[in-house]
Amino acid sequence: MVIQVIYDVACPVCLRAIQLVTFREETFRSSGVASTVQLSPWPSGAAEDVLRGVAGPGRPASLKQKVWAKLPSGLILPENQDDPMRLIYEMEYLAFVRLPTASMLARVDGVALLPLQRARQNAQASVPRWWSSPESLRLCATALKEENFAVLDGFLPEEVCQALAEGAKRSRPSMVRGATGAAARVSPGQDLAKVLNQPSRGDVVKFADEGQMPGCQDFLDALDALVDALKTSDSVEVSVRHRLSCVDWANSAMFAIYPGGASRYIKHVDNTLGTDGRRLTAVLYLNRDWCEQDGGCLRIFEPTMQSCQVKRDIEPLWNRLVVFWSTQEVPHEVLSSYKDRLAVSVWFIDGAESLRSREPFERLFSPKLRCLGDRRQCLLKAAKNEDERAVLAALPLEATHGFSEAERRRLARLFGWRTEEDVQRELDTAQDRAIRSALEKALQGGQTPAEAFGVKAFAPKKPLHFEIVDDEIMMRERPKFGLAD
Ligand SMILES: O=C(O)CCC(=O)C(=O)O
Ligand SMILES: [Fe+2]
Repeated sequence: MVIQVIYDVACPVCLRAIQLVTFREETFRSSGVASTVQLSPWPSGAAEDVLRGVAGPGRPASLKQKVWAKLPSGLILPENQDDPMRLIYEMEYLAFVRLPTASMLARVDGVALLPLQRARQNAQASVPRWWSSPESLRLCATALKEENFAVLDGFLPEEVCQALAEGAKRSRPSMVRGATGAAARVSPGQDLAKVLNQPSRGDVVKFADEGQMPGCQDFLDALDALVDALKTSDSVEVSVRHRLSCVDWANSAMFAIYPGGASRYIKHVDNTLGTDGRRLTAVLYLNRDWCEQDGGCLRIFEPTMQSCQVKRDIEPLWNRLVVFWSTQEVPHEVLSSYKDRLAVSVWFIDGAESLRSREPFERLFSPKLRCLGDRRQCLLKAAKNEDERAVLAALPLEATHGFSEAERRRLARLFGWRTEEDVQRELDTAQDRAIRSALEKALQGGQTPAEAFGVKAFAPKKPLHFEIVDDEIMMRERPKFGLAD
């Protein structure tokens, strides 16, 4: 269970990357973590031995000027010489991720899975929406409150699932690589291929405009009914109703296929900074006869992104709906998938949060965003005060053209729009900044990793933790899940 790393010994850039990898291994070792990498210089017999096990397109034509790695899952990280952070992220993962104990699993299943499975069994077979009973809604809300997610098996009528799955299969040729936040922000002329080439997210996706995909309208109707019931039913825990009270919008359904070959989506939070408006994530899985060897579980972690403690791995089973908070409570990942894995996701959006930043604000005025109620009423409901309400009452509802710069300036002032950078700056600690600047120095090669990091300050007593936020590598002191637990 180690990462095999092969590097060109004659290449100074490779050697610098390997220096950083070794430095990281040393900080692990100082806190008692077993080895996470096996380094093989190239050319050598050892390197050839590793490569012999790699068939097909994963096999590099040459290792000249490369740092190449093979993860235990079989996934290949082909180019790590200029930026070894992804490799180091994988080392971190092997070193620190903790699987749940039996008692943790029993606790989680006893709230988020089993009671809902029992409720479904108890419901009459003739009730297609078994989850809409007051008792089921109560259980779903309790699961969200206590464990931040809920699993609803048998969510849709069989024929709707069938239609969704067949439609997805048919439109597969028109699906495109799922973009991470960083990829979405790439501007024309920048190297999009380079960003998308990262194996952090391996799915192909298609957003379905309403009615466009078979079965989609029925799926959205059912999902909207669930969310509406969670917002309004008396049997739902007050805090959950409250968290959903301004969740009056939803985007179109995203069909995603992870095409086997160890494709996956690394650990992330959907709404990282709590600014993009997304409040609840709903994912429907459509995979018949899924078994353990197929991989592809949705892995949910304990809050927050800092946590390395797994809460539950959820199999992507046929007609299984998972709902979870889109925010820091639910870091999650899609584990490497070894055959086609189909899921349809919808994000439910909070109007009040959306009003506070430009893009989410403007999205509320896009016809592409579905409103679950009356658009104007939902906007007014999300406002904080009379001034805001007055402006929202007068804006054209479908500003397909977007807003003018002058209008944006006025709105920014009134609604206190904040950029992601503003929020990130507030969240960054002095230590985050120090670590980032040390990383830069080590990567540029002006200093050794030990010098750049100031080993006295960080090692050996304080193992560092890398995480990826929106494709950017952050490094922090690990607060909780060290070896001591
Ligand atoms: O397919 C899944 O299980 C989750 C996918 C996901 O996390 C995402 O698209 O943000
Ligand atoms: Fe996600």
